[in-house]
Amino acid sequence: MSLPQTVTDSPILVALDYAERDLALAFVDRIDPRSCRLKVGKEMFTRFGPQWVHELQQRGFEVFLDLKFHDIPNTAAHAVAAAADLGVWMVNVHASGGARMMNAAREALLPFGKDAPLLIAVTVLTSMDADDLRGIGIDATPAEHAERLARLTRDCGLDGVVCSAQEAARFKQALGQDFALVTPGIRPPGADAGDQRRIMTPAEAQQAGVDYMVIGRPITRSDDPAATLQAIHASLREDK
Ligand SMILES: O=C(O)c1cc(=O)[nH]c(=O)n1[C@@H]1O[C@H](COP(=O)(O)O)[C@@H](O)[C@H]1O
Repeated sequence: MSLPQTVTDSPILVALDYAERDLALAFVDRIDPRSCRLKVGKEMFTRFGPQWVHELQQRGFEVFLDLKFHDIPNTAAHAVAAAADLGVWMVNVHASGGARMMNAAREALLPFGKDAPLLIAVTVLTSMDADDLRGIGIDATPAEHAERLARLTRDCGLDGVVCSAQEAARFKQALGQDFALVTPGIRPPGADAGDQRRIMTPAEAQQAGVDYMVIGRPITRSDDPAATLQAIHASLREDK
């Protein structure tokens, strides 16, 4: 498949969390594929399917397919290969699926060679705190558990992890500079935190060594999304 893909070096991944396709498209048509990549998650993919991914790609956007696969190794591997067939730029699994699942997912991408998407794993969701972990039988703190899962992910040869920006500096030191860190919970100064708990500004996240920042509502709900994106990029340049 040859789809027009605009390469961008922006670290910003905009979380496209819309229930309505038309609203999402109206938003997408106001931003430039050179200014960010788009993250398609479970809500939009379940409603609008692979065709939605193709529509975004045809508009020049690179897509992070955020379906967080977590299944037996064979099923997870086939799902990751199906994502690669869609030509997405990044895909993810849950690290808690374990080493055999992550190895199977990585091996499923080998036939795609240099066209394979980046494969990352979710550690501990930024919405989970120590109480939530205790509820599922884990006594470690979120940061400790996330580091353990991130180490396992790196040892399985994946490209990186989704984690909290507050863990980034520690993870870069512990896991190496080349292991990509993708962090939600990013809020420009003054933006509403919403349901996110452990937040950082884009500039703070950059300082902490984050490679890609997932930002949703501060951009998608902005009156002028292109200007908000520009302002975030300006804050990152100033802080370099
Ligand atoms: O995998 C994710 O993207 C993700 C992991 C996580 O631990 N926390 C988290 O908020 N996310 C996603 O990141 C996005 C954050 O959106 P905003 O809170 O609107 O910026 C949403 O699409 C979440 O589903």
